[in-house]
Amino acid sequence: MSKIIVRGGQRLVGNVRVSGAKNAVLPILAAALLAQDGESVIADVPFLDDVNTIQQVLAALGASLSYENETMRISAQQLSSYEAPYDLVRKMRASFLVMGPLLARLGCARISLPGGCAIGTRPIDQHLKGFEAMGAEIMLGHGFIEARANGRLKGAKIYLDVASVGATENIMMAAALAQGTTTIENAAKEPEIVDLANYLNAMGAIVRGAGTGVIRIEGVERMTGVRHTVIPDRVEAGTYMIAAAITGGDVHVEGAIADHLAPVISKMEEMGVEISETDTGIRVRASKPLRGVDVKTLPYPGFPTDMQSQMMALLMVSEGTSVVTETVFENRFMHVEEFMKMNGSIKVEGRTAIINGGVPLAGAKVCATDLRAGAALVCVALVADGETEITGIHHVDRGYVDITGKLASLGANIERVEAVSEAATAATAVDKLQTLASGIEAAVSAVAAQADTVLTAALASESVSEKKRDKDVSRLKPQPTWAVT
Ligand SMILES: CC(=O)N[C@H]1[C@@H](OP(=O)(O)OP(=O)(O)OC[C@H]2O[C@@H](n3ccc(=O)[nH]c3=O)[C@H](O)[C@@H]2O)O[C@H](CO)[C@@H](O)[C@@H]1O
Ligand SMILES: C=C(OP(=O)(O)O)C(=O)O
Repeated sequence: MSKIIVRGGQRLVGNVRVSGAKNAVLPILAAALLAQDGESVIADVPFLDDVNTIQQVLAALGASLSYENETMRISAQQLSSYEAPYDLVRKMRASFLVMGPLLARLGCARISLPGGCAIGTRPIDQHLKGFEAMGAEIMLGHGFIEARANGRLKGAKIYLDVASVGATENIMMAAALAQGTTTIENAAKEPEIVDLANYLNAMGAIVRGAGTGVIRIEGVERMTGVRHTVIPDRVEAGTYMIAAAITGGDVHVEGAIADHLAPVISKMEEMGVEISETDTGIRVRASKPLRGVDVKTLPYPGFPTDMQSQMMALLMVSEGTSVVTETVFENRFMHVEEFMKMNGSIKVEGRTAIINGGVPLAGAKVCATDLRAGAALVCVALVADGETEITGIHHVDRGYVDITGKLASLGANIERVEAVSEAATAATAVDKLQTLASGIEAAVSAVAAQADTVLTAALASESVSEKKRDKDVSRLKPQPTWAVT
Protein backbone atom coordinates (compact mmCIF):
# COMPACT_ATOMS: atom_id res chain seq x y z
CA MET A 1 0.00 0.00 0.00
CA SER A 2 1.50 3.39 -1.02
CA LYS A 3 1.57 6.04 1.68
CA ILE A 4 2.60 9.58 2.48
CA ILE A 5 4.69 10.11 5.59
CA VAL A 6 4.86 13.56 7.15
CA ARG A 7 6.91 14.67 10.16
CA GLY A 8 5.19 17.81 11.40
CA GLY A 9 6.68 21.06 12.61
CA GLN A 10 8.32 22.67 9.57
CA ARG A 11 7.27 26.20 8.56
CA LEU A 12 6.58 26.40 4.81
CA VAL A 13 8.43 29.12 2.91
CA GLY A 14 8.93 29.74 -0.80
CA ASN A 15 7.15 29.55 -4.15
CA VAL A 16 4.85 26.78 -5.36
CA ARG A 17 3.40 26.56 -8.90
CA VAL A 18 -0.23 25.59 -9.40
CA SER A 19 -1.05 23.04 -12.14
CA GLY A 20 -3.94 23.17 -14.63
CA ALA A 21 -7.38 22.62 -13.09
CA LYS A 22 -8.58 19.02 -12.91
CA ASN A 23 -12.22 20.11 -12.92
CA ALA A 24 -11.69 22.26 -16.01
CA VAL A 25 -9.60 19.84 -18.02
CA LEU A 26 -11.97 16.87 -17.68
CA PRO A 27 -14.97 18.54 -19.40
CA ILE A 28 -12.65 20.22 -21.91
CA LEU A 29 -11.15 16.88 -22.96
CA ALA A 30 -14.67 15.44 -23.24
CA ALA A 31 -15.65 18.45 -25.39
CA ALA A 32 -12.78 17.67 -27.77
CA LEU A 33 -15.06 14.87 -29.04
CA LEU A 34 -17.25 17.55 -30.65
CA ALA A 35 -14.62 18.48 -33.24
CA GLN A 36 -15.47 16.85 -36.58
CA ASP A 37 -12.46 18.66 -38.08
CA GLY A 38 -8.93 19.48 -36.97
CA GLU A 39 -6.92 18.65 -33.90
CA SER A 40 -7.38 20.07 -30.40
CA VAL A 41 -4.19 21.00 -28.58
CA ILE A 42 -4.84 21.47 -24.88
CA ALA A 43 -2.05 23.04 -22.82
CA ASP A 44 -1.47 22.94 -19.03
CA VAL A 45 -3.06 19.51 -18.75
CA PRO A 46 -2.08 18.25 -15.27
CA PHE A 47 -0.45 14.83 -14.93
CA LEU A 48 -3.19 13.20 -12.83
CA ASP A 49 -4.87 9.80 -12.58
CA ASP A 50 -8.21 11.37 -13.59
CA VAL A 51 -6.63 12.79 -16.75
CA ASN A 52 -5.25 9.36 -17.57
CA THR A 53 -8.73 7.89 -17.10
CA ILE A 54 -10.50 10.39 -19.39
CA GLN A 55 -7.72 9.86 -21.95
CA GLN A 56 -8.51 6.13 -21.91
CA VAL A 57 -12.26 6.82 -22.24
CA LEU A 58 -11.68 9.01 -25.31
CA ALA A 59 -9.36 6.42 -26.84
CA ALA A 60 -12.02 3.71 -26.28
CA LEU A 61 -14.45 5.88 -28.25
CA GLY A 62 -12.04 6.05 -31.18
CA ALA A 63 -10.29 9.40 -30.65
CA SER A 64 -6.53 9.46 -31.12
CA LEU A 65 -4.53 11.18 -28.41
CA SER A 66 -0.99 11.99 -27.36
CA TYR A 67 0.27 13.58 -24.14
CA GLU A 68 3.64 15.23 -23.70
CA ASN A 69 4.94 18.17 -21.64
CA GLU A 70 1.51 18.84 -20.12
CA THR A 71 0.00 19.16 -23.62
CA MET A 72 -2.69 16.83 -24.89
CA ARG A 73 -3.41 16.51 -28.62
CA ILE A 74 -6.77 15.03 -29.58
CA SER A 75 -8.16 14.10 -32.98
CA ALA A 76 -11.78 13.03 -32.90
CA GLN A 77 -12.72 13.14 -36.60
CA GLN A 78 -13.42 9.42 -36.63
CA LEU A 79 -15.26 7.98 -33.63
CA SER A 80 -15.64 4.22 -33.57
CA SER A 81 -17.78 3.58 -30.47
CA TYR A 82 -20.55 5.24 -28.48
CA GLU A 83 -19.98 3.23 -25.31
CA ALA A 84 -17.83 4.36 -22.36
CA PRO A 85 -16.47 1.18 -20.76
CA TYR A 86 -17.60 0.28 -17.24
CA ASP A 87 -14.06 -0.18 -15.91
CA LEU A 88 -13.20 3.44 -16.67
CA VAL A 89 -16.49 5.08 -15.64
CA ARG A 90 -16.30 3.18 -12.34
CA LYS A 91 -12.91 4.82 -11.63
CA MET A 92 -14.09 8.37 -12.22
CA ARG A 93 -17.64 9.71 -12.35
CA ALA A 94 -16.59 12.64 -14.56
CA SER A 95 -16.40 10.06 -17.39
CA PHE A 96 -20.14 10.68 -17.63
CA LEU A 97 -19.27 14.02 -19.25
CA VAL A 98 -18.79 12.25 -22.59
CA MET A 99 -22.54 11.64 -22.82
CA GLY A 100 -23.38 15.17 -24.07
CA PRO A 101 -20.68 15.22 -26.80
CA LEU A 102 -21.50 11.65 -27.94
CA LEU A 103 -25.22 12.41 -28.21
CA ALA A 104 -24.46 15.56 -30.20
CA ARG A 105 -21.92 13.89 -32.51
CA LEU A 106 -23.34 10.37 -32.97
CA GLY A 107 -26.95 10.66 -31.80
CA CYS A 108 -26.41 7.92 -29.23
CA ALA A 109 -24.38 7.17 -26.13
CA ARG A 110 -24.13 4.24 -23.74
CA ILE A 111 -22.43 4.78 -20.40
CA SER A 112 -22.41 2.72 -17.25
CA LEU A 113 -24.08 4.37 -14.25
CA PRO A 114 -21.42 6.38 -12.42
CA GLY A 115 -23.02 5.67 -9.02
CA GLY A 116 -22.28 7.35 -5.70
CA CYS A 117 -19.04 7.71 -3.79
CA ALA A 118 -17.68 8.56 -0.39
CA ILE A 119 -19.06 12.11 -0.38
CA GLY A 120 -22.71 11.37 -1.23
CA THR A 121 -25.11 9.69 -3.64
CA ARG A 122 -24.47 12.15 -6.51
CA PRO A 123 -27.42 11.51 -8.85
CA ILE A 124 -27.37 12.46 -12.58
CA ASP A 125 -31.09 13.21 -12.97
CA GLN A 126 -30.42 16.83 -14.03
CA HIS A 127 -28.11 15.73 -16.86
CA LEU A 128 -30.77 13.30 -18.11
CA LYS A 129 -33.56 15.86 -17.73
CA GLY A 130 -31.57 18.19 -20.01
CA PHE A 131 -30.96 15.53 -22.69
CA GLU A 132 -34.63 14.49 -22.63
CA ALA A 133 -35.74 18.10 -23.06
CA MET A 134 -33.54 18.20 -26.15
CA GLY A 135 -35.34 15.21 -27.65
CA ALA A 136 -33.21 12.26 -26.51
CA GLU A 137 -34.80 9.03 -25.38
CA ILE A 138 -33.21 7.71 -22.20
CA MET A 139 -33.12 4.00 -21.37
CA LEU A 140 -31.82 2.59 -18.12
CA GLY A 141 -30.98 -1.04 -17.42
CA HIS A 142 -28.26 -3.55 -16.54
CA GLY A 143 -26.24 -0.77 -14.91
CA PHE A 144 -26.12 1.26 -18.12
CA ILE A 145 -27.74 4.46 -19.36
CA GLU A 146 -28.40 4.61 -23.05
CA ALA A 147 -29.49 7.83 -24.73
CA ARG A 148 -30.68 8.07 -28.35
CA ALA A 149 -31.66 11.07 -30.41
CA ASN A 150 -33.84 10.81 -33.49
CA GLY A 151 -31.62 12.92 -35.77
CA ARG A 152 -30.05 16.09 -34.34
CA LEU A 153 -30.82 17.17 -30.78
CA LYS A 154 -33.21 20.14 -30.58
CA GLY A 155 -32.52 23.30 -28.60
CA ALA A 156 -34.67 23.60 -25.45
CA LYS A 157 -35.23 25.66 -22.33
CA ILE A 158 -33.91 23.74 -19.32
CA TYR A 159 -34.27 24.77 -15.70
CA LEU A 160 -31.89 22.90 -13.38
CA ASP A 161 -33.39 22.01 -10.00
CA VAL A 162 -29.86 22.22 -8.56
CA ALA A 163 -27.10 24.34 -10.05
CA SER A 164 -25.12 21.23 -10.98
CA VAL A 165 -21.65 21.79 -12.43
CA GLY A 166 -21.63 18.50 -14.36
CA ALA A 167 -25.18 18.87 -15.69
CA THR A 168 -24.48 22.43 -16.88
CA GLU A 169 -21.34 21.22 -18.70
CA ASN A 170 -22.94 18.14 -20.22
CA ILE A 171 -25.95 20.11 -21.51
CA MET A 172 -23.71 22.93 -22.86
CA MET A 173 -21.73 20.37 -24.87
CA ALA A 174 -24.82 18.59 -26.20
CA ALA A 175 -26.41 21.92 -27.12
CA ALA A 176 -23.34 23.15 -29.00
CA LEU A 177 -24.19 20.96 -32.05
CA ALA A 178 -27.98 20.91 -31.55
CA GLN A 179 -30.56 22.47 -33.85
CA GLY A 180 -31.71 25.82 -32.44
CA THR A 181 -31.08 27.59 -29.15
CA THR A 182 -30.79 26.02 -25.71
CA THR A 183 -31.20 28.03 -22.53
CA ILE A 184 -29.93 26.66 -19.21
CA GLU A 185 -31.53 28.38 -16.22
CA ASN A 186 -30.13 28.07 -12.71
CA ALA A 187 -26.87 27.10 -14.41
CA ALA A 188 -23.72 26.56 -12.36
CA LYS A 189 -21.37 29.59 -12.40
CA GLU A 190 -18.02 27.98 -11.56
CA PRO A 191 -14.84 29.27 -13.31
CA GLU A 192 -14.53 25.80 -14.90
CA ILE A 193 -17.86 26.41 -16.71
CA VAL A 194 -16.44 29.64 -18.13
CA ASP A 195 -13.26 27.85 -19.23
CA LEU A 196 -15.33 25.19 -21.01
CA ALA A 197 -17.45 27.88 -22.71
CA ASN A 198 -14.28 29.66 -23.91
CA TYR A 199 -12.98 26.44 -25.43
CA LEU A 200 -16.34 25.64 -27.07
CA ASN A 201 -16.57 29.15 -28.53
CA ALA A 202 -13.03 28.88 -29.92
CA MET A 203 -14.13 25.61 -31.59
CA GLY A 204 -16.96 27.44 -33.36
CA ALA A 205 -19.81 27.07 -30.85
CA ILE A 206 -21.93 30.03 -29.76
CA VAL A 207 -22.21 30.04 -25.96
CA ARG A 208 -23.24 33.20 -24.10
CA GLY A 209 -23.67 33.93 -20.40
CA ALA A 210 -21.27 31.34 -18.94
CA GLY A 211 -20.44 32.40 -15.40
CA THR A 212 -23.97 33.68 -14.82
CA GLY A 213 -27.12 31.76 -13.86
CA VAL A 214 -28.47 31.77 -17.44
CA ILE A 215 -26.47 30.30 -20.32
CA ARG A 216 -27.64 30.46 -23.95
CA ILE A 217 -26.21 28.13 -26.56
CA GLU A 218 -27.00 28.57 -30.24
CA GLY A 219 -26.39 25.25 -31.96
CA VAL A 220 -23.97 25.14 -34.90
CA GLU A 221 -23.46 22.53 -37.65
CA ARG A 222 -19.75 21.83 -37.25
CA MET A 223 -16.96 22.42 -34.77
CA THR A 224 -13.17 22.36 -35.20
CA GLY A 225 -10.33 21.35 -32.91
CA VAL A 226 -8.35 24.34 -31.54
CA ARG A 227 -5.58 25.24 -29.12
CA HIS A 228 -6.63 26.06 -25.56
CA THR A 229 -4.84 26.58 -22.23
CA VAL A 230 -6.57 25.25 -19.11
CA ILE A 231 -7.11 27.62 -16.15
CA PRO A 232 -5.05 27.10 -12.97
CA ASP A 233 -6.54 24.78 -10.35
CA ARG A 234 -8.24 26.95 -7.72
CA VAL A 235 -8.66 24.02 -5.31
CA GLU A 236 -5.00 23.02 -5.55
CA ALA A 237 -4.07 26.70 -5.04
CA GLY A 238 -6.40 26.94 -2.03
CA THR A 239 -4.87 23.79 -0.55
CA TYR A 240 -1.35 25.29 -0.67
CA MET A 241 -2.70 28.52 0.82
CA ILE A 242 -4.06 26.50 3.77
CA ALA A 243 -0.79 24.53 4.04
CA ALA A 244 1.12 27.83 4.22
CA ALA A 245 -1.18 29.32 6.85
CA ILE A 246 -1.38 26.21 9.03
CA THR A 247 2.42 26.14 9.41
CA GLY A 248 2.63 29.91 10.09
CA GLY A 249 4.55 30.15 6.81
CA ASP A 250 5.18 32.59 3.99
CA VAL A 251 4.34 31.11 0.59
CA HIS A 252 3.78 32.49 -2.89
CA VAL A 253 1.21 30.40 -4.77
CA GLU A 254 2.19 31.00 -8.38
CA GLY A 255 -0.61 30.98 -10.92
CA ALA A 256 -3.42 31.26 -8.35
CA ILE A 257 -6.22 33.58 -9.52
CA ALA A 258 -7.54 35.64 -6.60
CA ASP A 259 -10.93 36.15 -8.25
CA HIS A 260 -11.54 32.38 -8.36
CA LEU A 261 -10.62 32.11 -4.68
CA ALA A 262 -12.57 35.09 -3.30
CA PRO A 263 -14.57 33.17 -0.63
CA VAL A 264 -11.48 31.26 0.56
CA ILE A 265 -9.38 34.44 0.74
CA SER A 266 -12.14 36.27 2.57
CA LYS A 267 -12.47 33.54 5.26
CA MET A 268 -8.71 33.21 5.69
CA GLU A 269 -8.36 36.99 6.12
CA GLU A 270 -11.18 36.93 8.69
CA MET A 271 -9.07 34.38 10.59
CA GLY A 272 -6.03 36.67 10.58
CA VAL A 273 -4.03 35.29 7.63
CA GLU A 274 -2.29 37.99 5.56
CA ILE A 275 -3.07 37.57 1.89
CA SER A 276 -1.88 39.71 -1.00
CA GLU A 277 -2.31 39.48 -4.73
CA THR A 278 0.93 39.62 -6.75
CA ASP A 279 1.49 39.97 -10.51
CA THR A 280 1.77 36.20 -10.84
CA GLY A 281 -0.23 34.72 -7.99
CA ILE A 282 -1.15 35.03 -4.31
CA ARG A 283 1.17 35.47 -1.31
CA VAL A 284 0.06 33.96 1.99
CA ARG A 285 1.60 34.82 5.39
CA ALA A 286 0.49 33.77 8.85
CA SER A 287 2.46 35.24 11.70
CA LYS A 288 0.03 35.44 14.62
CA PRO A 289 -2.50 33.08 16.25
CA LEU A 290 -5.53 32.58 14.02
CA ARG A 291 -9.18 33.03 15.00
CA GLY A 292 -11.92 30.48 14.38
CA VAL A 293 -14.70 31.39 11.91
CA ASP A 294 -17.92 29.85 10.62
CA VAL A 295 -17.98 28.44 7.10
CA LYS A 296 -20.87 27.27 4.92
CA THR A 297 -20.23 25.57 1.59
CA LEU A 298 -22.30 26.73 -1.39
CA PRO A 299 -22.18 26.60 -5.18
CA TYR A 300 -19.85 29.23 -6.73
CA PRO A 301 -19.35 32.06 -5.84
CA GLY A 302 -19.96 30.60 -2.36
CA PHE A 303 -17.32 28.78 -0.32
CA PRO A 304 -16.31 25.66 -2.34
CA THR A 305 -17.16 22.24 -0.95
CA ASP A 306 -13.84 21.05 -2.41
CA MET A 307 -12.05 23.31 0.14
CA GLN A 308 -14.19 22.36 3.15
CA SER A 309 -11.92 19.68 4.64
CA GLN A 310 -8.73 21.74 4.18
CA MET A 311 -10.46 24.72 5.82
CA MET A 312 -11.49 22.49 8.72
CA ALA A 313 -7.83 21.53 9.13
CA LEU A 314 -6.94 25.22 9.53
CA LEU A 315 -9.80 25.79 11.97
CA MET A 316 -8.41 23.00 14.17
CA VAL A 317 -5.31 25.12 14.87
CA SER A 318 -7.29 28.36 15.34
CA GLU A 319 -8.52 29.79 18.62
CA GLY A 320 -12.14 29.35 19.67
CA THR A 321 -15.06 27.42 18.31
CA SER A 322 -15.90 27.24 14.60
CA VAL A 323 -18.92 25.85 12.81
CA VAL A 324 -18.66 24.30 9.35
CA THR A 325 -21.84 23.57 7.40
CA GLU A 326 -21.75 21.40 4.29
CA THR A 327 -24.70 22.13 2.01
CA VAL A 328 -23.51 20.75 -1.34
CA PHE A 329 -22.91 17.07 -0.54
CA GLU A 330 -24.79 15.13 2.11
CA ASN A 331 -21.87 13.06 3.36
CA ARG A 332 -18.68 15.06 3.15
CA PHE A 333 -17.44 14.78 6.75
CA MET A 334 -15.64 11.44 6.42
CA HIS A 335 -12.33 13.18 7.25
CA VAL A 336 -13.57 14.14 10.73
CA GLU A 337 -13.02 10.65 12.11
CA GLU A 338 -9.44 10.71 10.78
CA PHE A 339 -8.85 14.23 12.20
CA MET A 340 -9.99 12.91 15.58
CA LYS A 341 -7.30 10.20 15.45
CA MET A 342 -4.89 13.14 15.29
CA ASN A 343 -6.41 14.63 18.45
CA GLY A 344 -8.86 16.95 16.68
CA SER A 345 -11.81 17.99 18.82
CA ILE A 346 -14.83 17.96 16.49
CA LYS A 347 -18.50 17.11 16.88
CA VAL A 348 -20.69 16.36 13.88
CA GLU A 349 -24.44 16.98 13.93
CA GLY A 350 -26.01 16.19 10.56
CA ARG A 351 -24.49 18.53 8.01
CA THR A 352 -22.75 20.66 10.64
CA ALA A 353 -19.39 20.15 12.31
CA ILE A 354 -18.42 22.05 15.46
CA ILE A 355 -14.68 22.45 15.83
CA ASN A 356 -13.07 23.20 19.15
CA GLY A 357 -9.85 24.82 17.92
CA GLY A 358 -6.40 25.22 19.40
CA VAL A 359 -6.01 21.65 20.69
CA PRO A 360 -2.44 20.30 20.17
CA LEU A 361 -2.46 17.86 17.25
CA ALA A 362 -0.58 14.58 17.18
CA GLY A 363 0.71 12.44 14.30
CA ALA A 364 -1.12 9.14 13.73
CA LYS A 365 -1.85 6.47 11.15
CA VAL A 366 -4.79 7.77 9.09
CA CYS A 367 -6.53 7.06 5.81
CA ALA A 368 -7.64 9.41 3.02
CA THR A 369 -11.34 8.71 2.48
CA ASP A 370 -11.61 10.91 -0.63
CA LEU A 371 -9.49 13.30 -2.66
CA ARG A 372 -9.83 16.49 -0.58
CA ALA A 373 -9.89 14.55 2.70
CA GLY A 374 -6.44 13.25 1.74
CA ALA A 375 -5.13 16.76 1.06
CA ALA A 376 -6.60 18.00 4.35
CA LEU A 377 -4.88 15.18 6.28
CA VAL A 378 -1.58 16.26 4.73
CA CYS A 379 -2.27 19.84 5.95
CA VAL A 380 -2.99 18.65 9.52
CA ALA A 381 0.09 16.41 9.48
CA LEU A 382 2.29 19.42 8.64
CA VAL A 383 1.63 20.83 12.14
CA ALA A 384 0.96 17.66 14.12
CA ASP A 385 3.53 16.56 16.67
CA GLY A 386 5.54 13.58 15.39
CA GLU A 387 4.93 11.35 12.41
CA THR A 388 1.73 10.89 10.39
CA GLU A 389 1.28 8.05 7.95
CA ILE A 390 -1.47 8.60 5.37
CA THR A 391 -2.79 5.68 3.34
CA GLY A 392 -5.54 5.71 0.68
CA ILE A 393 -3.44 8.15 -1.33
CA HIS A 394 -4.77 6.91 -4.68
CA HIS A 395 -7.54 9.43 -3.96
CA VAL A 396 -4.97 12.22 -3.70
CA ASP A 397 -3.37 11.13 -7.00
CA ARG A 398 -6.69 11.85 -8.74
CA GLY A 399 -6.33 15.57 -8.15
CA TYR A 400 -2.87 16.72 -7.01
CA VAL A 401 0.24 16.74 -9.18
CA ASP A 402 3.22 15.67 -7.02
CA ILE A 403 1.86 17.01 -3.72
CA THR A 404 4.82 15.59 -1.78
CA GLY A 405 7.40 17.13 -4.14
CA LYS A 406 5.69 20.53 -4.11
CA LEU A 407 5.39 20.62 -0.28
CA ALA A 408 8.95 19.31 0.20
CA SER A 409 10.21 22.18 -2.01
CA LEU A 410 8.59 24.57 0.54
CA GLY A 411 10.45 22.89 3.41
CA ALA A 412 7.96 20.25 4.56
CA ASN A 413 9.34 17.01 5.94
CA ILE A 414 7.26 14.77 3.70
CA GLU A 415 7.89 11.66 1.63
CA ARG A 416 5.95 9.19 -0.41
CA VAL A 417 6.56 5.51 0.04
CA GLU A 418 5.49 3.44 -2.94
CA ALA A 419 3.90 0.06 -2.42
CA VAL A 420 5.43 -2.77 -4.32
CA SER A 421 2.63 -3.78 -6.68
CA GLU A 422 1.11 -7.26 -6.48
CA ALA A 423 2.36 -7.94 -10.01
CA ALA A 424 5.89 -6.94 -9.02
CA THR A 425 5.67 -9.12 -5.88
CA ALA A 426 4.43 -12.05 -7.98
CA ALA A 427 7.20 -11.50 -10.56
CA THR A 428 9.84 -11.48 -7.78
CA ALA A 429 8.37 -14.70 -6.35
CA VAL A 430 8.47 -16.34 -9.81
CA ASP A 431 12.11 -15.20 -10.21
CA LYS A 432 12.99 -16.69 -6.83
CA LEU A 433 11.23 -19.96 -7.67
CA GLN A 434 13.03 -20.13 -11.02
CA THR A 435 16.41 -19.58 -9.33
CA LEU A 436 15.49 -22.20 -6.75
CA ALA A 437 14.37 -24.63 -9.47
CA SER A 438 17.58 -24.22 -11.47
CA GLY A 439 19.55 -24.65 -8.22
CA ILE A 440 17.69 -27.87 -7.52
CA GLU A 441 18.22 -29.00 -11.13
CA ALA A 442 21.96 -28.33 -10.85
CA ALA A 443 22.09 -30.14 -7.51
CA VAL A 444 20.18 -33.12 -8.93
CA SER A 445 22.57 -33.27 -11.93
CA ALA A 446 25.58 -33.04 -9.61
CA VAL A 447 24.18 -35.83 -7.42
CA ALA A 448 23.38 -37.91 -10.51
CA ALA A 449 26.90 -37.36 -11.86
CA GLN A 450 28.34 -38.30 -8.51
CA ALA A 451 26.11 -41.35 -8.33
CA ASP A 452 27.26 -42.27 -11.81
CA THR A 453 30.90 -42.00 -10.77
CA VAL A 454 30.25 -44.02 -7.64
CA LEU A 455 28.35 -46.64 -9.64
CA THR A 456 31.03 -46.84 -12.31
CA ALA A 457 33.64 -47.14 -9.59
CA ALA A 458 31.54 -49.74 -7.82
CA LEU A 459 31.03 -51.72 -11.02
CA ALA A 460 34.68 -51.42 -11.84
CA SER A 461 35.64 -52.55 -8.40
CA GLU A 462 33.04 -55.32 -8.60
CA SER A 463 34.49 -56.58 -11.86
CA VAL A 464 37.99 -56.48 -10.35
CA SER A 465 36.62 -58.35 -7.39
CA GLU A 466 34.94 -60.81 -9.69
CA LYS A 467 38.22 -61.44 -11.50
CA LYS A 468 39.99 -61.61 -8.20
CA ARG A 469 37.28 -63.90 -6.87
CA ASP A 470 37.51 -66.06 -9.96
CA LYS A 471 41.20 -66.14 -9.39
CA ASP A 472 40.75 -66.90 -5.75
CA VAL A 473 38.08 -69.46 -6.52
CA SER A 474 40.33 -71.04 -9.03
CA ARG A 475 43.02 -71.05 -6.41
CA LEU A 476 40.66 -72.81 -4.08
CA LYS A 477 39.70 -75.36 -6.64
CA PRO A 478 41.22 -78.70 -5.75
CA GLN A 479 44.37 -79.07 -7.75
CA PRO A 480 44.74 -82.38 -9.58
CA THR A 481 47.17 -84.53 -7.94
CA TRP A 482 47.94 -86.31 -11.12
CA ALA A 483 49.10 -85.07 -14.36
CA VAL A 484 47.29 -85.84 -17.48
CA THR A 485 49.53 -86.88 -20.03
C1 LIG B 1 -15.21 16.90 -12.06
C2 LIG B 1 -15.83 18.02 -11.33
O1 LIG B 1 -15.95 19.11 -11.84
N1 LIG B 1 -16.20 17.81 -10.07
C3 LIG B 1 -16.76 18.85 -9.28
C4 LIG B 1 -18.22 18.98 -9.63
O2 LIG B 1 -18.82 17.71 -9.41
P1 LIG B 1 -20.29 17.42 -9.98
O3 LIG B 1 -20.44 18.08 -11.28
O4 LIG B 1 -20.51 15.96 -9.88
O5 LIG B 1 -21.15 18.15 -8.89
P2 LIG B 1 -22.59 18.79 -9.07
O6 LIG B 1 -22.46 20.27 -9.13
O7 LIG B 1 -23.27 18.12 -10.18
O8 LIG B 1 -23.28 18.38 -7.70
C5 LIG B 1 -23.78 19.34 -6.80
C6 LIG B 1 -24.98 18.79 -6.07
O9 LIG B 1 -26.02 18.55 -6.99
C7 LIG B 1 -26.51 17.24 -6.86
N2 LIG B 1 -26.93 16.79 -8.20
C8 LIG B 1 -26.06 16.84 -9.24
C9 LIG B 1 -26.43 16.41 -10.50
C10 LIG B 1 -27.72 15.92 -10.69
O10 LIG B 1 -28.10 15.51 -11.79
N3 LIG B 1 -28.56 15.86 -9.63
C11 LIG B 1 -28.20 16.28 -8.39
O11 LIG B 1 -28.99 16.21 -7.45
C12 LIG B 1 -25.33 16.45 -6.31
O12 LIG B 1 -25.75 15.28 -5.67
C13 LIG B 1 -24.72 17.46 -5.37
O13 LIG B 1 -25.38 17.41 -4.15
O14 LIG B 1 -18.82 19.97 -8.80
C14 LIG B 1 -18.77 19.65 -7.40
C15 LIG B 1 -19.51 20.77 -6.66
O15 LIG B 1 -18.85 21.95 -6.76
C16 LIG B 1 -17.33 19.52 -6.96
O16 LIG B 1 -17.29 19.10 -5.63
C17 LIG B 1 -16.58 18.52 -7.81
O17 LIG B 1 -15.21 18.59 -7.53
C1 LIG C 1 -15.18 15.73 -5.59
C2 LIG C 1 -14.21 16.02 -6.44
O1 LIG C 1 -14.06 15.54 -7.69
P1 LIG C 1 -15.00 14.55 -8.50
O2 LIG C 1 -16.24 15.28 -8.83
O3 LIG C 1 -14.20 14.26 -9.72
O4 LIG C 1 -15.25 13.36 -7.63
C3 LIG C 1 -13.14 17.00 -6.09
O5 LIG C 1 -12.41 17.42 -7.00
O6 LIG C 1 -13.00 17.32 -4.91
